Parts: sequence; C-alpha cells; structure tokens
Amino acid sequence: MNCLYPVYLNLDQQLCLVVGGGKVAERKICSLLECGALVRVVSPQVTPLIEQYSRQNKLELRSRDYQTSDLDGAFLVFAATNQPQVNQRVVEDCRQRNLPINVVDNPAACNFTVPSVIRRGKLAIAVSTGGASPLLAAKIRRQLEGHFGPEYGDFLEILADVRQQVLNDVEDITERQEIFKKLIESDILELIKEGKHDLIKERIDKCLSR
Ligand SMILES: C[C@@]1(CC(=O)O)C2=NC(=C\c3[nH]c(c(CCC(=O)O)c3CC(=O)O)Cc3[nH]c(c(CC(=O)O)c3CCC(=O)O)/C=C3\N/C(=C\2)[C@@H](CCC(=O)O)[C@]3(C)CC(=O)O)/[C@H]1CCC(=O)O
Ligand SMILES: NC(=O)c1ccc[n+]([C@@H]2O[C@H](COP(=O)([O-])OP(=O)(O)OC[C@H]3O[C@@H](n4cnc5c(N)ncnc54)[C@H](O)[C@@H]3O)[C@@H](O)[C@H]2O)c1
Repeated sequence: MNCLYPVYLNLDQQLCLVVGGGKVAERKICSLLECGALVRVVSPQVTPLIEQYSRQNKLELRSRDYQTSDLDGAFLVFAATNQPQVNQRVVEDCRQRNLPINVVDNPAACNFTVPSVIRRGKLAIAVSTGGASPLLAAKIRRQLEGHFGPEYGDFLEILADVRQQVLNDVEDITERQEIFKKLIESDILELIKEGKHDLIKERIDKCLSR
C-alpha cells in the first residue's frame, strides 16, 4: 500500500453520514460534532449517548437499516456497523458516487482513516499507523499528551495575535521571519507554564524590537 496523505479537513456545517450506532460509531460521531460537522446517523439501534444527542437535535437520526439514499448530500461517509456485508455495501455505494469512505472493519477498503489526535487549542497532532495498530496510535497519543501540555494552546493564541500584528506592521519578509523565530525560541512557553503572565508582554515586546 502507498503511504497515506495527511490532511486537516474543515467540516464546519458539512454533512457527514455515519452508518451504525454502536460504540465505534459513537466515537466517530463525537469527533465529528466537535469539529462542527452536521451529522446524520442511520442505525436501527444506537447507544444512549447517540439517543440523547438525537433528542437534543445535535444530530439527525434515522432509526432503521441503511439505504443508498442516506448518502444524499453527504461530504464524508463512515460505515460503522458490525455487519461486514452492510459495511461493504456502503463502500460500493460510495465508490459509485465518488464519496470518501471510512469503513471501521476493513482498513484496505477505506480511502481515508481516522487518526488518534491530541489537541491543545489550535494545535492538533494526529497519529496514524496506516491501520497497522490503532492501539499503538492511541499509546503514542497518550505519550505526546504528557509532552505537549495545555500551555501550547495559550502560546498559539499569543503567536496568532502577534503574527497578525507583525504581518500588518512589518513590511520586510526577512525581518518578519526573524521576529517569528525569536518568538518561538523565546521562553514565553515556560512563562505560561509557570503562570508568570506579567512577564509575557515584556518578552513579546523584546522580540518585536528591531
Ligand atoms: C485512532 C482511532 C481513531 C478513532 O476511531 O476515533 C482508530 N481506532 C481507535 C481505537 C481502536 N480501534 C480498535 C481498537 C481495539 C484494539 C485493537 O484491535 O487494536 C481500538 C482501541 C479502543 O477501542 O480503545 C480496533 C480496530 N480498529 C480498526 C479495526 C479494523 C481492522 O483493523 O481490520 C479494528 C479491529 C476490530 C476487530 O477486532 O474486529 C480500524 C481502524 N481504526 C482506526 C482508528 C483506523 C486506523 C488508525 C491507524 O492508522 O492507526 C482504522 C483503519 C479505520 C478507522 O476506524 O478510521 C481510535 C483510537 C483513538 C484514541 O484513543 O486516541
Ligand atoms: N475502527 C475502529 O476503531 C474499530 C474499533 C473496534 C471495533 N471495530 C469494528 O467495528 C465494528 C462495530 O463495532 P461496535 O462496537 O460499534 O458494534 P456494535 O455491535 O456496538 O454496534 C453495531 C451497530 O450497527 C448497527 N447496524 C447493524 N446493521 C445495520 C444496518 N443494516 N444499517 C445500519 N446500522 C446497522 C446496529 O444498530 C448497531 O448500532 C465491529 O464489528 C468491529 O469490526 C472497529
């Protein structure tokens, strides 16, 4: 198999279809909702959480077996039933319509897979093992969680603000790059971690001084 091509999708208001309503479907649904997707679930049975989200209108639930027309309007599709022949039918329907398909029981039939993800604000580190061992992906994710603490989220907020300011105010690209480099090499991350917020402004000003 070729190596997989990593991308980060903007799913805001995009319709994603999840076929199946068990615990694996629930995991995919939760991560889709977190990213602002519109979620349609087709499944005769669902977990209590999916049931609750349906009652709260957080997703559209079709409480029956999958049919091809459920794909109408979908941007991404997940086949997450415990019935291999149903999952296979969803795969074939998606191939016909040229829709991206993730199938939870057959990595070779997926044209995208879901990685294990660590998030710290705008920072998202995704781990994939190309389907070889999802459990190892999750273990590596937990190891990374220890290394990249919540301070990275705050640091990125600061960097994004200052970056905008620098893009507006500093015309010379080399000078801009030097400032960005100084910012990421500075001790601002440590200051956030140690709660020394009063020193941060001074450090930013120092990086901005020419
Ligand atoms: C990362 C994560 C994302 C997510 O799902 O959100 C994810 N699986 C997770 C957990 C997990 N999955 C499984 C177990 C039980 C232990 C075990 O069997 O190892 C656990 C552990 C648990 O449940 O805790 C079993 C399993 N998974 C797949 C198969 C089918 C097969 O291999 O044939 C089977 C066998 C089923 C069976 O036995 O029949 C297939 C896939 N699982 C993937 C992703 C894709 C490849 C990712 C990669 O490249 O690494 C891929 C190809 C398709 C896809 O689903 O996108 C999430 C961890 C999130 C986190 O904790 O951070
Ligand atoms: N990819 C992964 O991360 C991963 C992890 C563990 C297991 N798995 C695989 O995923 C499969 C699903 O696991 P689970 O624990 O969620 O299963 P589950 O038994 O909890 O749920 C199965 C769901 O499929 C639904 N379903 C059955 N027939 C259907 C149909 N015709 N149309 C629509 N929905 C239908 C059921 O209503 C039920 O909600 C397992 O069989 C296993 O092969 C994948």
